Amino acid sequence: MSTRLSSAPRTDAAHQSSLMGEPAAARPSEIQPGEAPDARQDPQAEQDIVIRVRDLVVGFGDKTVLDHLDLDVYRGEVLGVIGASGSGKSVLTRAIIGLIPKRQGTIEIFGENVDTLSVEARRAMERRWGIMFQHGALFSSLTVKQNVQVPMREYLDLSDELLEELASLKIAMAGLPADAADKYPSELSGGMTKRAALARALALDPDVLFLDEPTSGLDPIGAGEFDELIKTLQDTLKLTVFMITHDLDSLHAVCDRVAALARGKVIAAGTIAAMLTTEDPWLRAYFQGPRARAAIARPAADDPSTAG
Ligand SMILES: Nc1ncnc2c1ncn2[C@@H]1O[C@H](COP(=O)(O)OP(=O)(O)OP(=O)(O)O)[C@@H](O)[C@H]1O
Repeated sequence: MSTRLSSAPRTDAAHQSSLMGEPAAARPSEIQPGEAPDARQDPQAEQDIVIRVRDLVVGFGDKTVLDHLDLDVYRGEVLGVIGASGSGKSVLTRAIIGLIPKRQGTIEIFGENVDTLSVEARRAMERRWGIMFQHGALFSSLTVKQNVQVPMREYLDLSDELLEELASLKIAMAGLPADAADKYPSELSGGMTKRAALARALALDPDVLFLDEPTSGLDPIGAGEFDELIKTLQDTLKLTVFMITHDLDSLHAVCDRVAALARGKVIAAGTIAAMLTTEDPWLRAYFQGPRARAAIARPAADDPSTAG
């Protein structure tokens, strides 16, 4: 990668036509008045929405975590989801993929309202996304290869030979050596665990990848390599990526847009450049604090113009 700064979301006509046939939609008002601008004026943003969340309310007991939240995820983009610890990033992800019930609101994925799907349609939808949980969530009693084959066995009817071949392919795509395939999760380093979880998330050739803090716990070099891997996969496979992260370097290296959660809502969504103009105190501290400035100043490792 030659640049670590964000760019506008990409479009891909062939990929678009293979996804939902919904016409481009106008951007919703996901930004509160007076807060950071988003890409509403950007014609590129008038493209298909892969995930559309409206008026989402999710809570536990007396506690409301997501409070009438709106969010759009655009086809082909890497959306970084940020917010203070406990702001509801994981809850939002789990609500979108149906692991947590919502109290109110609508969630449309690939143009379909998830509340109105038949069991078969729901399964077909689930086949189109891959999820990498924060701590991998690998089955400890299964090898890496067997973990990768779990979704394949659940959703596809393949011969053992093909399962073997496909699992090896996904393991290689995630950047693991071939001999990692027969290792158990307990035998993997943190970075290898992340890659194994990524291989499993890629098992069904997803259109959308959900990543929950993919670089947490990795050393800076490992995190940088993982960022590059995500970006390369996203480019080559034309993935839409929904990525929760606290990692400022990842935001700069990988994300096309950022959505910031606070007070149960998306308080700002747009490019990092747009985020830098925000007046919101938390966003200002996040994007203009010392760590943020260091992330912006850090040269991309492979940028010849910055090589010393
Ligand atoms: N199953 C649950 N039952 C009750 N409360 C929950 C449950 N899951 C999440 N919460 C609460 O919802 C809030 C948001 O949690 P969530 O894990 O989404 O935060 P987060 O933004 O992902 O935080 P972090 O950055 O620390 O991972 C927290 O207050 C958490 O305690």
